[in-house]
Amino acid sequence: MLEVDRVTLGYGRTDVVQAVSLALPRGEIGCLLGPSGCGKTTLLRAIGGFEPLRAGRIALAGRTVASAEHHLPPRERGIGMVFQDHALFPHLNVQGNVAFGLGRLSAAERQRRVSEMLSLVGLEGLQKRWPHELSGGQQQRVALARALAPQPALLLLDEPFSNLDTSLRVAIAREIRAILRQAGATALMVTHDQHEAFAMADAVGVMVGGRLHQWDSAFDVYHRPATPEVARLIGEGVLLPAQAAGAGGPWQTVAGPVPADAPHFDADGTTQVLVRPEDLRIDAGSAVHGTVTERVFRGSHFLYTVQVDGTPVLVHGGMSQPHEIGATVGLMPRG
Ligand SMILES: Nc1ncnc2c1ncn2[C@@H]1O[C@H](COP(=O)(O)OP(=O)(O)OP(=O)(O)O)[C@@H](O)[C@H]1O
Repeated sequence: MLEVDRVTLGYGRTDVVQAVSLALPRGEIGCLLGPSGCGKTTLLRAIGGFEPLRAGRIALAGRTVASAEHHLPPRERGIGMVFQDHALFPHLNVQGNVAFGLGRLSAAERQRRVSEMLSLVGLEGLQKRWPHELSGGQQQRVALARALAPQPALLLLDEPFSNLDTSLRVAIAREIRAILRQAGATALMVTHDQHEAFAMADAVGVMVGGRLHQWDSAFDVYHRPATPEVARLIGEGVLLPAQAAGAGGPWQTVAGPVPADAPHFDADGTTQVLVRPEDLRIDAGSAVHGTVTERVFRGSHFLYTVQVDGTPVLVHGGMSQPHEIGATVGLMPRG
């Protein structure tokens, strides 16, 4: 449905999106993750038709909508948008907001479509409410209903949950995923919250410094990061210098042996392996010891930072025997 092929664009002399390629099949949800300023919104704006391309091509359902030579205006692209500030029209009630893009339908059809959309987002009966009489989550759902009502080929969502409470976000992301699925919508969402992305996405894209480092399932982005930057950004963990202990054997690191198939990266003649806190456990019987320098309560467990030979390593520890800052602990592979 959406094809982005080696797209480059920017502002002034800077290319803020560089040679980005991705493909999103019909009915799937993609999420773009990345640090602030990496170019996520700029890429979304280019797909929406609000920024011209310097190179590359964007196609929707097989039709080129943008290239360096060609630029289809936003309203002709059949794209729906939901932005973080909801931007509901304050002078229109819920009914008026959802009906906004349905001018070509008869009054009866419009009415039917609005009811259908409101029931899809779970807001039946709220037609007459004004935006200021709705909660943040309800406003977000009205914005979604408004964007979905004209049945766009593609829906673009830019940080749609950033105004909502963090504790609500994953639940709302799941709910919105179910709504998009039911509507059969193809959607691309920008977020900087990986839990939100994992709850929503069929494909996760990780952007760093204007480049798309990986476009993959959430599972692979987490377990098979394509670059050291993705490994550092997604989830928790440390990259430790490693030596190979014979063909097919485990890696040797300051934190002990790490399985040969752990994500690893070679640069300048050295190898670094990714060690996540859940890969290790604290065990007094281990030959590898370190000092606890930080402890974070996580509800079901603690996240410890343990210095081993001056290298910080992260490890999860159970609630039954908390270790104090300054304590010496042993580290074992979880196996
Ligand atoms: N209209 C503009 N004119 C000039 N530079 C801009 C403009 N909009 C964005 N930029 C710059 O382009 C870069 C990418 O911005 P963009 O908004 O795409 O990042 P982002 O990944 O969406 O960030 P965030 O997560 O903070 O929203 C940034 O360095 C930003 O300062």
